[in-house]
Amino acid sequence: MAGSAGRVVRRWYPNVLRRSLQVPALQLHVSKTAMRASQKDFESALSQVKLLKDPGNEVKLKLYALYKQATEGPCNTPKPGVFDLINKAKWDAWNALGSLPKETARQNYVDLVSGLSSSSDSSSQVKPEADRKQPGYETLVVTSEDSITKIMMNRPAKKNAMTTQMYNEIMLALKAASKDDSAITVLTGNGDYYSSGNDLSNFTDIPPEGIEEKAKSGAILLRDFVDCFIDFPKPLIAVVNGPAVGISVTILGLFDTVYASNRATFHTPFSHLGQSPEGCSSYTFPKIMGPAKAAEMLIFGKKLTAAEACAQGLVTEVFPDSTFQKEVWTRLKAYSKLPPNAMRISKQVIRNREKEKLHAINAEESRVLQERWLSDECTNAVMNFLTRKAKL
Ligand SMILES: CCCCC/C=C/C(=O)SCCNC(=O)CCNC(=O)[C@H](O)C(C)(C)COP(=O)(O)OP(=O)(O)OC[C@H]1O[C@@H](n2cnc3c(N)ncnc32)[C@H](O)[C@@H]1OP(=O)(O)O
Repeated sequence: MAGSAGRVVRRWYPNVLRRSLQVPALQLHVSKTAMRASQKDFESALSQVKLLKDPGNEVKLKLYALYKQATEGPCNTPKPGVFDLINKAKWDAWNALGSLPKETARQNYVDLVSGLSSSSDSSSQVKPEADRKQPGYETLVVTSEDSITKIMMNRPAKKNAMTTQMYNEIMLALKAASKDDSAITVLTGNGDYYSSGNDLSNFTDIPPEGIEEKAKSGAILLRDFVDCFIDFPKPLIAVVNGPAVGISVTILGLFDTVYASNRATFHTPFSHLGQSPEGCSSYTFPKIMGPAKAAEMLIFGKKLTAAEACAQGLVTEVFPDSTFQKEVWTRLKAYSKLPPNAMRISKQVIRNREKEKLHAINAEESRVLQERWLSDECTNAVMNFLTRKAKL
């Protein structure tokens, strides 16, 4: 079948499976008993079915059963043995139709194929990215394709600094991705940076209730945000396309895989900002890289190259920037075809025993940071950045 975009959709009924299921229904032969009023529709459905995308075994069995019923009538062949799994499944499906009249079975077959064709038409078209983009996000571009949900931070002119709105949108996107039919989820950045971390102008928006209230709501936001990463149920991959700063680095310890361009750097200048570690990094970093290396990053703000971050276990693999996107997405597309339930369960087995501890650490880090935000050290550092006296 040619999709409405003019692209030929791959056949879903490979010869080998057709042979193993012995489905004469899908040969273009129509028995005389089926040649009645809806013969033309039935023939056309038989042609169409060969060109559909794979509708899955359950639907294939339904089609098989309806074909047999339409052409041969009720099932009266001997039931295959329990170990003849495929033929038994086919027999069960046919037998379940009982004494359904041939004409009704033929009509049901035509209706089923017609429903499959229209859903296949709409899903088989290659849509431009703008069309695939999920609506409702202002700071992100969220797309779902090839069983991958991609959440892309999209404030390239501000180096993808994370505003309050971006934190909230990332939480929404993660919650949606945890329930959609994608197998894996990716966080990445648009432009030359992965992310420059917390948008320091978040500190300027002080509510009438005062700075304490601001620090309190910031700590709640931080805690909720990091909780979403701790609880995310599917494989979560960071595609670090460029430099990463602050919270965009610390939460990497909660990802399952981190791919980095060799242009990426990893930098957590908390002391420079009068702040303290978050994103569970006070626990995950010493665990990943050992306490001495973690202290250099988290206390002294040492910036790591991608190669150093990889050597220390924070990054899974580094790719040359020139081939980064191509190599990483080829790899991710292959991974996304693995059985999704097995991947989720493996993640659970790896991560679940740490969850409670991570939530407690997140709560504690958020509490400490709430106090830090009220300190002179923090206020001065943020003022310096915003008045352009210091670049970190
Ligand atoms: C509620 C949860 C809180 C969680 C706690 C989180 C903590 C952290 O994440 S701490 C880390 C915070 N981030 C930083 O301190 C980085 C600050 N930015 C910089 O040092 C630099 O901008 C740079 C090194 C990231 C990039 O330098 P450069 O290449 O020279 O580019 P510009 O500085 O000219 O940046 C372009 C444009 O983007 C604005 N911008 C970049 N980063 C931030 C930021 N983090 N917050 C706010 N704005 C940022 C920058 O001001 C420029 O804006 P314009 O001047 O308007 O063009």
